[in-house]
Amino acid sequence: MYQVKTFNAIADKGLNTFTNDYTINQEKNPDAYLIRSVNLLKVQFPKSLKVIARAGAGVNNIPLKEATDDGIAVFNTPGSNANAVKELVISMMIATSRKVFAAYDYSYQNIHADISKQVEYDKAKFNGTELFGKNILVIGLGNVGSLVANEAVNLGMNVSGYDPYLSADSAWKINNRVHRLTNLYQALKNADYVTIHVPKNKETTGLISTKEIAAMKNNAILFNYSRLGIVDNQAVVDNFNKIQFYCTDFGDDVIANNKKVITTPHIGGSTIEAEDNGAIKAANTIMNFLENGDTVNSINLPSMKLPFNAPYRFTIMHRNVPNMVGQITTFLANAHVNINNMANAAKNEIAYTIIDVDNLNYEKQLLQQMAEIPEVKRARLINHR
Ligand SMILES: NC(=O)c1ccc[n+]([C@@H]2O[C@H](COP(=O)([O-])OP(=O)(O)OC[C@H]3O[C@@H](n4cnc5c(N)ncnc54)[C@H](O)[C@@H]3O)[C@@H](O)[C@H]2O)c1
Ligand SMILES: O=C(O)CC[C@@H](O)C(=O)O
Repeated sequence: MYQVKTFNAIADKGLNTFTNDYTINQEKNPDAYLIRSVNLLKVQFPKSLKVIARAGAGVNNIPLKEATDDGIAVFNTPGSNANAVKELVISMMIATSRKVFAAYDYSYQNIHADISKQVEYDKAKFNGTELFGKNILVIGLGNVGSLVANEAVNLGMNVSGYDPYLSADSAWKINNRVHRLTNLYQALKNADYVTIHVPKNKETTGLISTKEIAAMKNNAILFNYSRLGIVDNQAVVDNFNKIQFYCTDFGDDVIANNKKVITTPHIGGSTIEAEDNGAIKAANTIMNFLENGDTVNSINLPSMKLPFNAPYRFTIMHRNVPNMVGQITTFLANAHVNINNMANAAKNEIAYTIIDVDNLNYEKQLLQQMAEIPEVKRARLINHR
């Protein structure tokens, strides 16, 4: 039996994905955490914990180094809520351009019997602009950014993209009418709309600040549906002579109570479809890792998926240093255990080795020997089901 502990509201469809071999929130020694945005940065992980799956994209709420040191595999569910974010961003682009929020305020405050005549005078205050033919810059062209860029093309906009780390997978998804720009300041110059879809990390914190806002076109509208801190909110507030509106999912004191700021409470991924999607993917990720050792979509381990055809599988998470596989296979040879299949890959300082074996002898001793190699973070033995 495997034990899963959940944090945040996890969609029932995801929880129902687990087979009868899993209990949810019932035990004190969880094998897996299934989370959304809960802040785990200061949490001490139990020794039993082997995997954290984040239903969603951002992993800045997970202490990756500490998790890796504790031998915990960390995953997200890339793209599971990308369409939800895209639809919110596009709707906010239209709503701000058509002054929908101000128009709503006006109507809400002026509902009385003869409003129908009054509106014909007052509606000039709410003259808007169209997206068609306007310039948009999409910063970050991964799962969310590529969808936003493609939808903007569909809406007749001139679309530019800036993403120095664009993956080949993402590049395949992007409409060839999206112009790729390599200089952020040049890219910002002509954009009527700037939308940011990057992970939060050291490099992207303050990605848009005073200098970048100065490079922007007058009256541009800025969108941050990525994370708090990627845009310097103080710089935005200080530059509303330049920026027309700032739309964001991440409010704070600096931007509170400002008519030029439209803040939503982190609802980019909050649709029934996206929450189902993320929870189902996260549940499958946990099961595939615990039962097969698969690491596809891992944040801290190399991506590996090896057909599991032998009776037993060792999975070893270890530092990426010489002679790890040599030491491990020597233990197996000394125990007269025959290797059926194996794979090893590395991601930065960490490596992962999968070894399938035909027979087992002294398994407790073998696992202990592997675990006692100083560079090994975690060794597991999985029985084929
Ligand atoms: N508001 C929400 O509810 C919500 C929902 C989903 C995602 N998000 C946030 O949006 C972020 C992006 O999501 P995604 O699914 O598109 O992630 P993703 O990993 O698919 O794409 C991120 C893209 O950003 C690019 N990038 C990285 N550093 C960059 C930099 N310095 N400049 C420009 N581009 C850079 C990467 O190359 C990648 O293509 C997530 O990390 C998360 O923080 C928020
Ligand atoms: O869980 C959520 O609702 C937030 C999701 C979003 O911020 C993400 O990074 O995927």
